[in-house]
Amino acid sequence: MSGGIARAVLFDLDGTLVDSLGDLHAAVQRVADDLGRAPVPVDVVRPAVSRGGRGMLAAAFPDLDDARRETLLQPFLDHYAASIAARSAPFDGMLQVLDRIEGSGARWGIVTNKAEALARKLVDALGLLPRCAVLIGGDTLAQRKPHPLQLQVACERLGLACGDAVYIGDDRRDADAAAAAGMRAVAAAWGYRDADDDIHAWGADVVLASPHDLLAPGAMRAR
Ligand SMILES: O=C(O)COP(=O)(O)O
Ligand SMILES: [Mg+2]
Repeated sequence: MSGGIARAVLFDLDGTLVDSLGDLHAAVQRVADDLGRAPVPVDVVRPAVSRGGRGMLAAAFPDLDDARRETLLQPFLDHYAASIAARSAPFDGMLQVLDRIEGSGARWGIVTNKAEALARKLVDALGLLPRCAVLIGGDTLAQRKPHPLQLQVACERLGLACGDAVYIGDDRRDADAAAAAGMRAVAAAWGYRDADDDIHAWGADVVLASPHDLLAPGAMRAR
């Protein structure tokens, strides 16, 4: 620990570190346009973000069967990759949080279920890639969240034990992955969860309302 901050602070990407909903929604909308369909409300896409492209397409087009929806995945990803950071930015306060972590001598990284290439592209477009000490995507390893493997390997790459790190995420699977890795979990209430998904029932070590709350003493400590 340094300055009450864990030696590594790991972030979920979509809905936690970066407010990426606008570009994800725009890509879903492009698919809807290609199909000649009505606009898809952003509120339909938001709670599905942590379930990835397939989850967002299932939420947007529930009447299509799985095989038909599967054919929409690549066009969705292509639309998204072509305009990945037009509307996306770190959540308000996050740049200050990253400065604080680095200023304490700790490192920070990203563990996301987003495909690694897309995650790198987004983080690079935001100018944060050179500062990010480790980035593990949903397709980097054989398992993804809620499995703890991504968090375990992130720590391994940093030369740390999971108990030296903290994981911050906006979905129950993030808290589950942290718990399974023996890592302290912070639940990010500023993210994209469903209105009826009780964040206090996830079993995270703490629930924080805003990125600014991460600046409070001890908020980013390890276990
Ligand atoms: O794109 C996804 O699958 C979800 O991304 P996240 O894990 O960063 O929330
Ligand atoms: Mg998320």
